[in-house]
This record gives sequence, structure tokens and C-alpha cells, in this order.
Amino acid sequence: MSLVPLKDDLPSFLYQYLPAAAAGNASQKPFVTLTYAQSLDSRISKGKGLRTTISHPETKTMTHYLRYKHDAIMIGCGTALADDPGLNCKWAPAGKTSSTSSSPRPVIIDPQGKWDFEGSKMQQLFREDAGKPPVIVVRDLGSILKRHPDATYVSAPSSPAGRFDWLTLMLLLKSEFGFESIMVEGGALVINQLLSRPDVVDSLIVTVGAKYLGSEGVEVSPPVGEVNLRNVQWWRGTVDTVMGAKLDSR
Ligand SMILES: NC(=O)C1=CN([C@@H]2O[C@H](COP(=O)(O)OP(=O)(O)OC[C@H]3O[C@@H](n4cnc5c(N)ncnc54)[C@H](O)[C@@H]3O)[C@@H](O)[C@H]2O)C=CC1
Ligand SMILES: Nc1nc(O)c(N)c(N[C@@H]2O[C@H](COP(=O)(O)O)[C@@H](O)[C@H]2O)n1
Repeated sequence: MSLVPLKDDLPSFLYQYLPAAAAGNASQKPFVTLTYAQSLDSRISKGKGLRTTISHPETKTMTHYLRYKHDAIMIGCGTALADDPGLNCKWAPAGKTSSTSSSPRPVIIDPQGKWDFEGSKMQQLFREDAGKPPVIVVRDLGSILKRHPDATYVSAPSSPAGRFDWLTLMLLLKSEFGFESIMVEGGALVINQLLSRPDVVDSLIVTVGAKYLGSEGVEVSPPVGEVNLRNVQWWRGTVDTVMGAKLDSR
């Protein structure tokens, strides 16, 4: 499906939240953008495992513009299993066409290796030369039952509860794969952890869709309680609004 054109004022609105604005900052860590679309009742899908459209076509185009601006796109395996997403980039600057090379590399956080690249939308796009193959981050390379030859598996150190530390993970992804920028799209478990990590997240870009999804929906609400933001700006579209912000470390 093709995208509607990118709204003219979005690039200037987004600029300060994108990796290019931090170019020249010598950091060991990749630039990390946390971005997702939520309803007015802070839900990112209408139920566990239910792929849900929240973004209006013009903010969907914005998401593809954001994908164009990052080296990698990260999701948790809950999202990979629920949505079977493509995670490629369909946006291209005027006069150019989108291609595999302008798509970010998908990164799937999948400690137990539950998600399978075989038969996925990502595999289909890769075969059509319309998307890159994923990096799959697991806990233990030896425990993966089905390894796909076109996917890259990498193990990361984890806590006894099986959790990766986000900063360690981002540093590893930069050193192993050279990712200078990573866009994190979700899902809820990933977002709720990262909202309290100003040491990891450089920018927050949230689309707010003009709808409610109800109490059965998958909620974004950080367990740590209050999270404060700075450098907050709002963009108003036809139906949605978009908030750009930085996480406050104080
Ligand atoms: N509206 C939006 O922008 C988006 C909506 N979604 C929705 O979110 C829902 C999925 O959310 P969740 O179920 O919360 O799944 P999730 O995508 O956050 O994945 C959770 C899984 O990721 C792994 N994981 C997360 N943090 C980890 C850590 N620190 N260490 C090791 N492993 C870790 C674990 O295996 C965990 O079970 C779906 O319904 C999907 O449609 C997902 C992305 C964006
Ligand atoms: N920006 C945005 N708006 C929505 O309404 C959404 N449901 C999502 N979901 C995210 O996009 C992924 C799907 O990507 P493809 O279109 O298949 O490339 C989905 O898995 C979520 O990460 N995002």
C-alpha cells in the first residue's frame, strides 16, 4: 500500500528529535528514538495480539519518514508475534524511490527465540528486495531451536530474570553492527521500561490518535510512576497530534 505525501511542516518539526541533530556528538551509544502511536486512553492496541491502526495516513507516512532516518528499528517479540510487521521504509525523498538500502534493519528482542523469521512479512519483504533481514537478540544462542540462515542471531547478557539491560544492549548493537541510530517502536513492555531510561532514550515521538481503545487495550503507562519531559513540542495534523520531547533525567 502506498503512502500519502509527507506533510510539509513535519521535517522541521521533527528535526531536533532526530539523529541528524546530534551528529558530531561523540557517543559510544547509538542515538535512540522511542516512538509509538497511542489512543486517547493511552492504549497502543485494542487487545493483546490484536494489530490495531491508530495513526491517520499522514502520521503513518511520518512513521515511515522516521524509519528512513534511522539505521535500525527495534521491537519486542510480543509485537513481532502479534503484528507480523514489515518494518521496512516506504517513504523516499522527492525524485527517489524507496528501496532496501533506505530501510532500517529490524532488531527483534526475543530472549527465548520465540519468533520465527520463516514465513514472516519481514521475510517476504526481504525476498522482494524491499526490506532488510532482522537481527534477533537472544539470551543464549545454544537454545534457539529454529535458526533461519538469513537472520542474524546475537546473544546479550541478561539478568537472572532473563532481562537485558537497555544500555548494554544498545552499546552491543552499535559495536557489533555499527548502528548509529535505533528507532524503538514498541510494544508496551519495551516502551514502559524505556520511558524511565533517559540515559538510553534520546528522543520521544508519540502520535496521539483521536480515538479510545478501551480498558481491554494494551496500555502504555510506566510502572515507575511520574516521568517528566522537556523540549516538548506538539504538531497538529488533520486528526492526530504528535508530541516530540526529551526524557527529563532529573
Ligand atoms: N501503536 C503502536 O505504535 C504499537 C503497538 N504495538 C502493540 O503492542 C503490543 C505488543 O506489546 P507487548 O505484548 O508488551 O510486547 P513487546 O513487543 O513489548 O514484547 C515483549 C517481549 O519482549 C521481550 N523483552 C522486552 N523487554 C525485554 C528486556 N528488557 N529483556 C529481555 N527481553 C525483553 C520479552 O520477550 C517480552 O515478552 C501488540 O498488540 C502490538 O500491536 C507495538 C508496537 C507499536
Ligand atoms: N505509528 C504507528 N501507528 C499505528 O497505528 C500502529 N499500529 C503502529 N504500529 C507499529 O508499526 C508496526 C507495523 O509496521 P508495518 O506497517 O507492518 O511495517 C507494528 O508492528 C508496530 O510496531 N505504528
